[in-house]
Amino acid sequence: MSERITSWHGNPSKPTYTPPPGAIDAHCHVFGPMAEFPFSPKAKYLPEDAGPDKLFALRDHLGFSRNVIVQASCHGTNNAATLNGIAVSGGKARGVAVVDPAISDEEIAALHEGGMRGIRFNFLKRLVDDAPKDKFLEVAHRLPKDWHIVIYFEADILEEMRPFIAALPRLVVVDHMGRPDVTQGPDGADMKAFRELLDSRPDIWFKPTCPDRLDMAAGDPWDNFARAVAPLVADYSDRCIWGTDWPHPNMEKAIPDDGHIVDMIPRIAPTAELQQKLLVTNPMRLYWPEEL
Ligand SMILES: O=C(O)/C=C(\CC(=O)C(=O)O)C(=O)O
Repeated sequence: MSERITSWHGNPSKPTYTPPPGAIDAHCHVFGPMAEFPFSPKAKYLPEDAGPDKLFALRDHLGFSRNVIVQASCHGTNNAATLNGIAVSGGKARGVAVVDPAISDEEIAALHEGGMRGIRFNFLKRLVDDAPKDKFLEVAHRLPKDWHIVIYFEADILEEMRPFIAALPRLVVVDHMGRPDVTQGPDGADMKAFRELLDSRPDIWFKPTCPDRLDMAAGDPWDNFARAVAPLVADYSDRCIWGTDWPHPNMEKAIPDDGHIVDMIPRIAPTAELQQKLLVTNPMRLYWPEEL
């Protein structure tokens, strides 16, 4: 792998929608800068630099106040780039780490000190070589009590994921709703299966995110996504958080306009009350609970 890729829009539009004061982009990443924070030798994609300066400029452009930076797979289990993003944010970012399950308790404490509030288990074979459930469970038990676990999987393995998810000893957040086929509509098989998962535990949350990934064939303005996801946000409004997914890893062939991504918010959360929960109250509970 030698060629570095750009997966983000160079000049995103200004959204029509204005997020409420204190709105949090609770799913985004930083890439590098590579000279300071090299990518993992196991990385499945090699991006151009998308560092904190670009992320914070986008935050301001889109009308957001804070970020939650999720460690991206291209940085493996070395969280230095994500910790750097948090450190230079002036208190306006926190993060989700990816760890080697053999991590020591002292190292977990250092991650907390650096602003991490959760860890991510990634089950996408195109992104990671292995996902050892037994080792993940062991480290999950050693996390601080107020941390949560972010999991990323695709709808075709939801059934086999159920026992593992049921055993997780912390609040769970499912990335991109476990990537349902949104073209099936709000009552399709994938959405039904995901609702069953949400109903199995009151502390399973989700991100109604990535219209660009989940409705790629139809494309912007991603109408299938809006139709399938709005009822889920309405029915589980205390259990969802939202993010841009910038810099949109692996989306170099269908780069979304971030302004349009933000304009999806009022389509899936049509009232001010829902928007407040999705963008402020819910993510504050996970990432800045001491301010509530
Ligand atoms: O940004 C996302 O959430 C989704 C990703 C990238 C990713 O998860 C990672 O690199 O860790 C994807 O589907 O390629």
